[in-house]
Amino acid sequence: MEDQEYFMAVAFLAAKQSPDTNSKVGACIVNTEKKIVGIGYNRMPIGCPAGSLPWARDNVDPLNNKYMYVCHAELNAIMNKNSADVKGCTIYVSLFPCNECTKIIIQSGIKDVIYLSDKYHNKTEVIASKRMLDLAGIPYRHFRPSSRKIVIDFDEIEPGLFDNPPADPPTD
Ligand SMILES: Nc1nc(=O)n([C@H]2C[C@H](O)[C@@H](COP(=O)(O)O)O2)cc1CO
Ligand SMILES: [Zn+2]
Repeated sequence: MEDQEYFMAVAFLAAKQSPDTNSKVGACIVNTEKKIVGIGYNRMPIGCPAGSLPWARDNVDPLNNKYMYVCHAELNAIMNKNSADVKGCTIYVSLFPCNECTKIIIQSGIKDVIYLSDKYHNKTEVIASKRMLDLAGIPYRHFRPSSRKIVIDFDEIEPGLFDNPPADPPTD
């Protein structure tokens, strides 16, 4: 698998963990040594019990919609970083960043954005994102993996392991 495909796949694997049933978004931050330094997906803030905040999209009261509360994949990937900073890094995102995430991306020193979906390209948030990225000199590039699917087969690397797992070690 080519590097870009691998990092985009990691972003998509993270997206699968999102509790958002409408848009599952993933982000993967990679440094200049091609090491992953942060991964994130969209979710409610840490510590807010499941079900305590709404997942609705179009309630008349904005306080009853998810948008006030949900932490975007890009924010989480940056906050989850396992390095001192993300200066000079590339962020792989399954969906083009919104304006608020773009601000954080720029301020954090990320220097490259690689995205797959741009389904909200007509929204003011995305138009504003592109304006800021253009002005800041941060390129954003569309990347589409060469194949539609990547299969993760737990049996592939050591055939039979999945069917005949090793005995659990003694617990005493
Ligand atoms: N780049 C992004 N990263 C994200 O994590 N999100 C999140 C916020 C919401 O949880 C969801 C979008 O919800 P919807 O409007 O498609 O039902 O994706 C959204 C965008 C789009 O700007
Ligand atoms: Zn965002």
